[in-house]
Amino acid sequence: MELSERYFTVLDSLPDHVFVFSESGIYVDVYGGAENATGFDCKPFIGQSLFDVAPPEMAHDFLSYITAALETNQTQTVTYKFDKQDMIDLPADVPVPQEIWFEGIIKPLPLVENGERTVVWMAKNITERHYLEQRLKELSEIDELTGVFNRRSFTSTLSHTLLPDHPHQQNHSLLMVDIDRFKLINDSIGHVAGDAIIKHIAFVIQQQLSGTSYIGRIGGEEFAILLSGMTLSEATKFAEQLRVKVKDTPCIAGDYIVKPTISIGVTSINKDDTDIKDILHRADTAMYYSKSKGRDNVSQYSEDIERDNARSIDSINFISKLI
Ligand SMILES: Nc1nc2c(ncn2[C@@H]2O[C@H](COP(=O)(O)OP(=O)(O)OP(=O)(O)O)[C@@H](O)[C@H]2O)c(=O)[nH]1
Repeated sequence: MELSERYFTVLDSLPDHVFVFSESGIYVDVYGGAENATGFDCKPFIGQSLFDVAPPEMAHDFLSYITAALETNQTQTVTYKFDKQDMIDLPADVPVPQEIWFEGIIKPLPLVENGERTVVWMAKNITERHYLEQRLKELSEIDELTGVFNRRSFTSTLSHTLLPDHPHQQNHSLLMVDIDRFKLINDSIGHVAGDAIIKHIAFVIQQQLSGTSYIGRIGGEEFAILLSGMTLSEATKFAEQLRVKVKDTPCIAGDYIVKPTISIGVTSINKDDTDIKDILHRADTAMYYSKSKGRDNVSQYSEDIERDNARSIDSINFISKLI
C-alpha cells in the first residue's frame, strides 16, 4: 500500500470528523466521522461553502473561528451545537436527535489551496458529556426534594442580585420562612410525610411568586425568598398573604391531611448591604421573633427585636459572648 493511501485509510478511520477549510470557508477535505453518531456524511460538502451547508448565523460564527485561528496563528477550541432543524440530509433510517453538541478544535495548517490559507478542524461529538455536565450542574444547584434553589445557589444568586450594576438594582426584601412544629409533625406521622409537607410548602410559595422573585431551601424546613422590587411594607404584606395562603392550603401526606403553618421574618435589603450573611441574619432574627410570638406569625426585623434576641441569649446559661 502506498504511503498516501495509508494516510487516507488512517484519516478516514478516525472516529470524529476532520475537516480542512479554506480561509473563505470552503470545505477542502473531509475525513473520518464514521463513529460520530450523527448520521451525517460530510464528504459531499467538499467544494461547497459553509454558507451552502449551515444556517447563515452558524456559518458566520464558524468562519469567525477559522479567521481567528489564522489571524492569531493559535489553536481555537469552541463548543457548538446543531439543533434538530439544522440537521440537514440525515438518512431516513437515522433518528433525528433534538440537538448534537460538538467541540471543535481548529488549527492553522501550513497548506495553501487555490491561493487560500487553510485550517484543520476536528469535530468531536460531546453530546453525552454535555448532558452529563448539565445534569451535574442542575444537581449542584437544585434542591432534590423541592426542585427549588439549594442554599448555595440561592446565596450565589442573591449575591448577583445585589451587585451594583445588576439591571434590577432597586428595592428588594428578603423573607425567612420556617415550618412550625416540624419535629412534632415528623415524630407523629413520619419523615416521609414530613418530606411531602416540605415539598407542598415549597410548591405553595412558588405559586405566589412572580417576576424575578425567587425561593431557596436553605435548611431542612427553612426557606428564604428574595422579593424583587418590594419595599419592607410591601414585603410584609406579601408575607402576611403567604402565611394565610399556607394555612388555608392543607396538604395530603400519606394517610393524613395536615394543615401546616409557617413563621416568617422580613427584612429589607439596604443599599449598603454588602454581606449576605447580615441579610440572612436579620430575616432569621425576625423569623425567630415570629416563633416567640406563638408561631404562625410575620415579623419585620428591627433593632428592638435584635436586642430582645440578645437578651434571650443572655438568659441561656451555657452560652456566653466571647467579647
Ligand atoms: N422530614 C424531614 N424532616 C426534616 C428535614 N430536615 C430537617 N427535618 C426535621 O425538622 C425538624 C426541625 O425541628 P426543630 O428545629 O426542632 O423545629 P420545629 O419542631 O419545627 O419547631 P419550631 O421551629 O420551633 O416551630 C427536626 O426534627 C429535623 O429532623 C427533611 O429534609 N425532611
